[in-house]
Amino acid sequence: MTTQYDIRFAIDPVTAAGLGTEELRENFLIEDLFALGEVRWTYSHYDRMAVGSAVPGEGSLALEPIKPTGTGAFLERREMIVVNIGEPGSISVDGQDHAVGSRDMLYIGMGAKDVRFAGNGAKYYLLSAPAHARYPTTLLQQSGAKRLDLGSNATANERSIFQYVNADSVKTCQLVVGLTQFAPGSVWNTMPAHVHDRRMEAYLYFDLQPDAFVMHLMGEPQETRHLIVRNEEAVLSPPWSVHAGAGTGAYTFIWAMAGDNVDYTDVDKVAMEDLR
Ligand SMILES: O=C[C@H](O)[C@@H](O)CC(=O)C(=O)O
Ligand SMILES: [Zn+2]
Repeated sequence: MTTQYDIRFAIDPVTAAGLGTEELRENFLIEDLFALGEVRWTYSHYDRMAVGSAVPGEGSLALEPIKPTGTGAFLERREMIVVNIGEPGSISVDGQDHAVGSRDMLYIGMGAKDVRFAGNGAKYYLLSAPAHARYPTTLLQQSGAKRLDLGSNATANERSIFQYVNADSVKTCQLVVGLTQFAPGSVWNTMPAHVHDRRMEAYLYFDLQPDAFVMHLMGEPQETRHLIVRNEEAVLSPPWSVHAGAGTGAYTFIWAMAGDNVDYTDVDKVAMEDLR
């Protein structure tokens, strides 16, 4: 089998607060995400976001249907954004080839039937959510992203947020995706923290050294827990949870949301003094 999936059920915050390390990791952390020659999915019941990977190597990999979507084709009632965190590659969508460079993203609209991933050294991170309308397949590049510079060196959170999905780049049904990178020495993401019960979020941490990790914070603002996240692992952030973290060294991350709106500004900020 070149396509594998697992299912993660949605857990409420009271249940989550009672979980130990192993159970928190089983429910919210995605380890072994990338595997050569495979397409791997984690199908989450939070907003039915599917988080996955495709690493084609010398061959090519097809996007195959999986049982949790209950459809004949994976994208019959879904949209997808593919993020290439590896070497340049190409993705064919219904016979049309799209060159996807390092850190490029490809939006693939609902209804695409034949999707194939190629490129030796390419490493594709996949995000998919239910869709209600078909929008054109569109290449999204860092140069076309909306950039926000936040934080400061003194608080170790100086970083640039690149909103690849924005009003000028592509229209989507639910998916909003971007990348955050840091100034040297800054390690804190998304601090001050926030929640947005309207949308779940997934984080993929990458560009970490092998012995480094991100101490990822989750949970309700007054009841936080942590996950130790290694290179190229992803985290599911429930709609009720904060999602922030500090690295023991440098890293980059991809964030993606799906839910009731696509409004970046619709967040509930958590005051620094209120976190527990
Ligand atoms: O809802 C938005 C997401 O949490 C990210 O945009 C936050 C982030 O990348 C950061 O502050 O570092
Ligand atoms: Zn967020």
